[in-house]
Amino acid sequence: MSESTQLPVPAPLSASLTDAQSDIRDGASASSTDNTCGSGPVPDHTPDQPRDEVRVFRGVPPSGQRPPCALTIGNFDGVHLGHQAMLAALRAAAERLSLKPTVMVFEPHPREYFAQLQQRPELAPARIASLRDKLTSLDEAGVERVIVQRFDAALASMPPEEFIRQILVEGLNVRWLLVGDDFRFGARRAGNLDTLREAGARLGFEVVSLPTVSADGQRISSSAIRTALAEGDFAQAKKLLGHPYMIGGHVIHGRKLGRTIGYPTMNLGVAPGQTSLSGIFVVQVHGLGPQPLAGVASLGVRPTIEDAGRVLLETYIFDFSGDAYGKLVRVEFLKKIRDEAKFVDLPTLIAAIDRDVDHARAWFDTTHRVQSDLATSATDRI
Ligand SMILES: Cc1cc2nc3c(=O)[nH]c(=O)nc-3n(C[C@H](O)[C@H](O)[C@H](O)COP(=O)(O)O)c2cc1C
Ligand SMILES: Nc1ncnc2c1ncn2[C@@H]1O[C@H](COP(=O)(O)OP(=O)(O)OP(=O)(O)O)[C@@H](O)[C@H]1O
Repeated sequence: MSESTQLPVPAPLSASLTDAQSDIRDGASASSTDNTCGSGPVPDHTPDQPRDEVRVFRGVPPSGQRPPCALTIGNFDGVHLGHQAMLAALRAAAERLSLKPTVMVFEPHPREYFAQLQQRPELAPARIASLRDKLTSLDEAGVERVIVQRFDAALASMPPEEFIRQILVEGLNVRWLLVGDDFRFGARRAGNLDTLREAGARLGFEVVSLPTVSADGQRISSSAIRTALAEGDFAQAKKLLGHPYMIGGHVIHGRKLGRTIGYPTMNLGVAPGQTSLSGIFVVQVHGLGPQPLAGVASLGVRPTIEDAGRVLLETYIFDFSGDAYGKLVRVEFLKKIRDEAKFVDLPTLIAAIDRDVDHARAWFDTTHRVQSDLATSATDRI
């Protein structure tokens, strides 16, 4: 490897990442270089041993900022239990070998890129979590550097050997590399574990593979979680994720029609492609008080009142009358009640919402009394 070799220039990121990064900056600590940004308030990993704040790079870091690293590569959508096992192994190796624990993720998701290329948006996987949530989860797992690598024509057509030399070795100074046993990379997915092992022996980095992490005999994967979510099976999604499925964001202003029909709602914007969910759900809301608050949510475009509405997540929180505008909250999905519908008029919509609320209250009362007990009025807690 020579110092003068041309490295890929950190490219400006796609629109979706730019949005996510401005999101990240909302609650962020300051950027330290032109192509880094903080990922928000960073909890210390262990109270007695504070670690460095995670740094996020768009593309490979500038020369001079490439300490030897322990690396893993993937999409990490949802940061599920398989990913968490990878990250635990990464962190342990980094500590043992005094390397920077580093993760490379792709933006957009490679399947999103190919779907766009073929003009078949339906082939793009619906995201389980936003980039912001992904960075937060990686940070909480002890990752110190995240490389957000732009997935574009140049990367898609890069031969495996070039990816290893330019990006892994010269760009990231990799010394220890962890991948899953099914890992494929490079043009036409020609590179695999053997390609990496052979290159590692030649170029001076160790390659380790993690055996498959399964639940009930099924490999845990982002795809399996997407399927569970599409089926409204939140218990299964939670089992594979290791945490409940939630959509987070800042509370925004709606049309304020809800309060006039007896159902004021807390609204969150949902980015295109962020979720494939749609319908009416039993939920609980985190972030408005010390305990989650029970409610019922509508996720969709509200066909009864708007012709071409954007996707909104609207939650009617039971027994809540505080002001939530601007707050950062997370809505946890517990059960699907029904699909979104276009009603003939407002009274029919209100009657349907009455039934949704009864349904959700009954669910909390009978099935999950504990959650219901926790989720009483928060007005005095805010
Ligand atoms: C539990 C619940 C169920 C809803 N179901 C539907 C529905 O099936 N179809 C629809 O067009 N809008 C539905 N909505 C959305 C309402 O149209 C919307 O909340 C109301 O118009 C208030 O909008 P605002 O928040 O902009 O004031 C539902 C809202 C809630 C809270
Ligand atoms: N269940 C698992 N057990 C072991 N390794 C895993 C598991 N799931 C993912 N990995 C590894 O974690 C890294 C990141 O995974 P990635 O997010 O790209 O895959 P995935 O979860 O299988 O997603 P998808 O279903 O969209 O392909 C890869 O190296 C992958 O091989």
